[in-house]
Amino acid sequence: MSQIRFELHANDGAARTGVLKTPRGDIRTPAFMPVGTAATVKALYPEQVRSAGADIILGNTYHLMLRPGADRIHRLGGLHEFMRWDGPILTDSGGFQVWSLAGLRKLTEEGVDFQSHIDGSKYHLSPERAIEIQADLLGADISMQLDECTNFPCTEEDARSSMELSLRWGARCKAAFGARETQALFGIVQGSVFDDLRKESAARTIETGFDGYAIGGLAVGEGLETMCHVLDITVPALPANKPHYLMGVGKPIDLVEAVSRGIDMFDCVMPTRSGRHGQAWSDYGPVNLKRAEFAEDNSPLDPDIDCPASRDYSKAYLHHLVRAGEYLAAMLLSWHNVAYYEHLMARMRAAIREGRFDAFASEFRARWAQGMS
Ligand SMILES: Nc1cc(CSc2ncc[nH]2)c2nc(N)[nH]c(=O)c2c1
Repeated sequence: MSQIRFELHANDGAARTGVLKTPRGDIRTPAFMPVGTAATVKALYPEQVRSAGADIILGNTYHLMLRPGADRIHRLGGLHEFMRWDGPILTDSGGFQVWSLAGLRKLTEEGVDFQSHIDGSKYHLSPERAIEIQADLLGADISMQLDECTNFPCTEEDARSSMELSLRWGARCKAAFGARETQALFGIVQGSVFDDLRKESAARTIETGFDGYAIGGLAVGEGLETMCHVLDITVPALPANKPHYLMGVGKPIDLVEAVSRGIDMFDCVMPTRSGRHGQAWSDYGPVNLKRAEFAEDNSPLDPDIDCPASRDYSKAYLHHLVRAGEYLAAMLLSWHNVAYYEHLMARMRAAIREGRFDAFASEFRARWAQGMS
């Protein structure tokens, strides 16, 4: 009997809140997962990631198999020990990064051959190897099936053949994963922006049977309106009693719209990457601290957030650090951005519990639109 259980505590329309219980800790949903690509959430100590409110972080099969190597991490005690993160870790299977980063890629039914973007060395990634790396060598609490993130835009024919490949790879990942008590395996629904393909992919991925269901192939340039349409079609086709994970999403407004449509889990490099580029996130959109208007603004980024980076430092100081190119700029802005994202998730969980999510979402949309105007 699996020790990983998803409990739903409240619904409000299509939005829901609950907890995904794992042996390494509970994940409060809707959840945002900071990305720890190369065994670090960039510019943050694990303690800061935890204190910012994150219950779970993401790891990357592609990056870690290239450097320092999955076998080496295994010899050193696994990814949790290696990076001193004692909470749950979800790892992506690598297919997406092979297409977005690697050189010289060759896709066959068996898997994908590619060259490292770091030193050009050659690698092969099959569904079976992706499971071995994630579950056995890295020790991920939640592994993702190997899939193909379908290019966007594409023809319905191309979307179908890509979806079919991901379905076949999903079945092979399930077989390789086997029955595990303390680890979970999530399937990934593809089908691009075609309603019938999305429904078919969801139904056939459920037929294979997974512990959770990700919606892939989005946040690839389709835009918020199209993403929301695909969610309106796909989420109702997923089992209500399993977690729904929207991969690679997104900006704060994307999270609010997707939670309102029944998404439980998110990951995105946005808060950490934009923090390294001098941007702080807020309900009004991104704030570029480089701008001269902040040079003598003694107010903090967000006094409502219980995080030193948000509460104790002035925008004027952050403006100075960004302009000076100081390391502390990236450290404090990454810390604030992760805390802001986690605070937004906590606000949404409370709104759903209290049956006021629609009001919360409407007020958020108004602030976002005001900031964007
Ligand atoms: N937009 C998007 C983002 C990611 C990366 S999620 C991630 N990996 C590491 C960090 N974050 C995807 N990953 C997979 N496997 N499939 C997808 O369709 C897909 C789509």
